[in-house]
Amino acid sequence: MADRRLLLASRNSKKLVELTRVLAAAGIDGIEIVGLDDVPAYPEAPETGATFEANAIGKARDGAAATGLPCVADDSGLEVDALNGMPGVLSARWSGRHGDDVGNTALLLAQLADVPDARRGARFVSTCALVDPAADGTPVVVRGEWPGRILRAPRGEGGFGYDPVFVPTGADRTAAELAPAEKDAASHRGRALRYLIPTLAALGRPAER
Ligand SMILES: O=P(O)(O)OP(=O)(O)OP(=O)(O)OC[C@H]1O[C@@H](n2cnc3c(O)ncnc32)[C@H](O)[C@@H]1O
Ligand SMILES: [Mg+2]
Repeated sequence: MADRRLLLASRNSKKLVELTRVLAAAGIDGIEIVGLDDVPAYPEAPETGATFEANAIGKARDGAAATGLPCVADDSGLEVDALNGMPGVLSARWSGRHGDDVGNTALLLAQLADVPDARRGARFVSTCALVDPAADGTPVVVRGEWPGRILRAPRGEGGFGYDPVFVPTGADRTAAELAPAEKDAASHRGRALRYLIPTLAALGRPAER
């Protein structure tokens, strides 16, 4: 029987690589992972939800409805204690231009310039939603968090987004200095996706009679 296809609905190429890597590492049989470039284009709603959950569910519902495929979407961001949890759902466009990692990070560092080391705590959050149109369409929603602190200057070339200024709790390297597998093992996204593995594994199997 042909593999069942699973759509990963993300326009962020670096995030898409992470999502694909974690799911591939889980070694789920019978599922072929496809991205948005592999399916006909469909209108994508703006991410205007107040929570990661609302945005992730919206992206997964849109992808499933447009393609008929089971669809996983991630909505994620950085919550900084000294900024009362911001940038949060605004992380991708904090400096005003969507996906401007360098500008977003520079603005964050400027905002935290006067914040002493003891109050530079933060966490990455990833919420992933899975919607399967062949089931009843109820989203399965999981959440992973990665606690750490914000440095005063960027370090490292790996990862994306705020990784160069984020040092995970218990580590001395930034998230951008970790090898890809090290990031996956610890990160918010890795944690969230691992909670989805049992549900995804069941997708790949023919329905029980
Ligand atoms: O919505 P899609 O198309 O998936 O891609 P996006 O980049 O817009 O993704 P989000 O709306 O979920 O916004 C997430 C932002 O949070 C930040 N972020 C999330 N995960 C991160 C990570 O692992 N490392 C660094 N920054 C991260 C980064 O700025 C992302 O652009
Ligand atoms: Mg987005």
